[in-house]
Amino acid sequence: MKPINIHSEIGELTSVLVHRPGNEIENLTPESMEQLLFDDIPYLPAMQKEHDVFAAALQERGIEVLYLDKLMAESLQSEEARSDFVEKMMRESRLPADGSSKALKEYLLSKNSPDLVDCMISGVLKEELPEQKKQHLYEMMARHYPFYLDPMPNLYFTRDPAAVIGEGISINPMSQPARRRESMFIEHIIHRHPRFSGVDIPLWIDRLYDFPIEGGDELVLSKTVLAVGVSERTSARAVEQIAENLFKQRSGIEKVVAVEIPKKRSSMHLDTVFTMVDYDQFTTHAQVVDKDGKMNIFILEKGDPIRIYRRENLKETLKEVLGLAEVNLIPCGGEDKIASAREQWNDGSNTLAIAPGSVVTYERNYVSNELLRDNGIEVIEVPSSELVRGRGGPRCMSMPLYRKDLK
Ligand SMILES: NC(=O)NCCC[C@H](N)C(=O)O
Repeated sequence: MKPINIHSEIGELTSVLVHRPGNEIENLTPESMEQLLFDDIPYLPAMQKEHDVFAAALQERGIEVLYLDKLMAESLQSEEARSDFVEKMMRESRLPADGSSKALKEYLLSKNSPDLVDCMISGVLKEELPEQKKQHLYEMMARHYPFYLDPMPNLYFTRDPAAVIGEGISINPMSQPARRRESMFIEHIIHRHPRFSGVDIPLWIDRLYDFPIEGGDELVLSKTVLAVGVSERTSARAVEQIAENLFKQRSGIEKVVAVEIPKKRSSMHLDTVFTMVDYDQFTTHAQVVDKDGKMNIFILEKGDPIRIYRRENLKETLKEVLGLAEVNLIPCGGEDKIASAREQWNDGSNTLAIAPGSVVTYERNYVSNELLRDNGIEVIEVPSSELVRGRGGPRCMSMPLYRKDLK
């Protein structure tokens, strides 16, 4: 069986990659949280419980839930692989090549693979190592900075560092310095884990590409249509590049729909304001899509050269590219301006479809959840008092690896 297969946003989900928040969350401080893209410091035990409920809700539906740290440790089998990866991680963490980095490398490699992975994700505090002799000015002057390796508290949003599209993958050059190293894990797993490494998996974009793109902006609308948000995190250049690669490499994708959204934190990715919940139903948010669906949209169409058409209506564009007679946009938080702003901030639009017409959402977004049910959608609710503090919902917390094809 193919190890990855995603030809839609809503086909029955059978395998998904997640990350249970760990000690990286404990390394957030009031000083670092903004730079690390958090609005507050979650209470880890409660957050883990909520994440376990999320994972159990998926497992109850027969979905295989794979954990990123486990796959990563399983793909660090040889000493050579461990040493290469640690060196790469240190390079990308911008550690200077001096006495302390030699000690850090030794410290990391003294751990077994699960602990090594945990350590790279959690971050390494300077005080974990015996004090090193300082040789350089920057070492003497940087003594107040607590970390050798910064923590990666956003890793539980496995959606963003990579996205499976068709039978290939985009391993994303991420926009924010705080998240750039995350896609190294996925790259390593895809190349080295026995589950994936024997298979030729086409790469739609490489993590070293010069312009950013993140998975929260990549939505596989159908076998032939990919929607990509042009957002705070994803550049128009990367959208054009991924379109070119998808068209050239026979991915099955024939149209890429570039949807512009406001470049701001509350709508950082397309999936914070737009997700697909059924064949012809989508969540949206009034901040970016009004009732009539007006937006700035471009369709990139396969051809030599690629043809680009402007569109200005989301509803009409969805009908056109998906061949639908009607499309229903379900507004997050309904018509009430306050509920709509509150629930969008708390990821009410960010649903994870596990089958056509069946989604996982945060229970706190009761207005949106009721509206989804009124429209015939099955809603599986999970708690999120702590998970929500990282500003992402069920879609953000999942990287689908396999969905059954739609009939
Ligand atoms: N797809 C998503 O919208 N992911 C949420 C990412 C939240 C994270 N704190 C970030 O700022 O990147």
